[in-house]
Amino acid sequence: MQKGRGRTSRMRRRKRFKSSESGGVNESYKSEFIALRKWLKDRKFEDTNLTPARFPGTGRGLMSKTSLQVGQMIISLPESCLLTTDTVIRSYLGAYITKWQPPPSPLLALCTFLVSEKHAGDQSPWKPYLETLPEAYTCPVCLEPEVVNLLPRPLITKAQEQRAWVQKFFTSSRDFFLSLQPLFSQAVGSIFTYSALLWAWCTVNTRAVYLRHRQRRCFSVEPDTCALAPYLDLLNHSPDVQVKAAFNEETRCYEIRAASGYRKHEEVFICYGPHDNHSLLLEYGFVSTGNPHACVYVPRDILVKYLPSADKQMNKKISILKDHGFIDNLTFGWDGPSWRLLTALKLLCLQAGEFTCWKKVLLGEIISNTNEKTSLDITQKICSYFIEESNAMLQKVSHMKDEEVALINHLTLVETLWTEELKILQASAAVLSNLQTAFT
Ligand SMILES: C[S@@+](CC[C@H](N)C(=O)[O-])C[C@H]1O[C@@H](n2cnc3c(N)ncnc32)[C@H](O)[C@@H]1O
Repeated sequence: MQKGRGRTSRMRRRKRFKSSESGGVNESYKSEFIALRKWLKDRKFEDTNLTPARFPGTGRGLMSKTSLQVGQMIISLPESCLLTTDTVIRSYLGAYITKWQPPPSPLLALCTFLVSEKHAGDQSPWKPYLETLPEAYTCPVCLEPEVVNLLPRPLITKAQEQRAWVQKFFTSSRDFFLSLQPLFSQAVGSIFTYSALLWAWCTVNTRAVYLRHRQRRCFSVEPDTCALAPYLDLLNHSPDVQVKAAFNEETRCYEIRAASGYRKHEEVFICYGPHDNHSLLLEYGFVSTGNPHACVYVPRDILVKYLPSADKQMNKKISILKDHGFIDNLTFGWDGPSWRLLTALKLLCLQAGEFTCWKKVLLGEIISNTNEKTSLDITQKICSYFIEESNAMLQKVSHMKDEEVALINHLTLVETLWTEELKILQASAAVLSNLQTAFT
């Protein structure tokens, strides 16, 4: 047996790389990270605080090498490492972008650069970074339609809108791509394909940091706010952490400071924003368990599902809700139905004689015990309907996981989303039961 190949040394190696704190397994030895480290060092960045690792819950991310104190700099990435529209304009693409009419968007410039550099392979100076990027993404725009159809309905609509947007982005960029032909020996149609652009779009959408550039005439008027930040973009999201992240004009570095402390060998997180699970899945392709911002959306047809169909004032009530912005974004959360959902239902439950009080309802006033009780009962019915729907969808996804093994990762994502929705609804049902006891 060769030295270091046996079971004991494999176990020792695993022990050495597996941290006790987070279950994270150090991945700094991987060739792509060795190459990236060298690339970053050539650009004057050496990391003392963090190391790439794989974690049981969140996948690949960054782990603290030492304990980190509140306020301490986690990472300070020099401007020379960032990929921005400046990088693109300074490159061989600059002349083509500057002369193209109408001016391309900053997003198109970044995506074009990514596709072109990926195509360049070994010749690309960005290769060490490109090699660390995911090959594929899990945003709904990348999922099979049969998987998208298993998502909650409001999310299906958003996923379809997202797909339509990306498809239009591709078709409307074709002529620009054709103008780049002199740069390539291969037909540009075979380089700038839909799937290549989709990959680039997902790369920017899921990984870019916010970095505002002044508006330039060579670009369209869309805000130029995205920068790709190699290595720093390995930081995963947690809704529970706070960080201070910004480009420092003095040091000319993109800096992230910890707003909470970290023990040695813990996964270090940043917060991508106060996103619910629908927007995390839509924009970043993952679902966060126990996300305090997660909620279950109530579509309009379900809002009125349990109301008496004979209510003559129903249409008027619906238009009042529309006019006052109370028809969308009605939700159940961990702490029960949202105030907006309850208010909308109180208004919908007003009896004929109470109808003139609708303004008071919108201001949060109690109209009558009957109105309070009926609206709570209807809310509970809607909640139960969603609980049943979530259970049915979980069963459906589970069956599909058995049958469509190739889709298992995507289906697991959908399953996690429904499981989280179910937990939220069960919490909401308990809150509602408590509220209802006050009226029995
Ligand atoms: C900026 S990257 C972070 C690094 C990424 N995990 C990687 O391996 O390249 C953002 C992507 O990481 C993943 N991600 C971020 N936070 C996550 C979390 N809390 N749980 C699971 N996946 C997460 C999602 O796929 C997201 O699109």
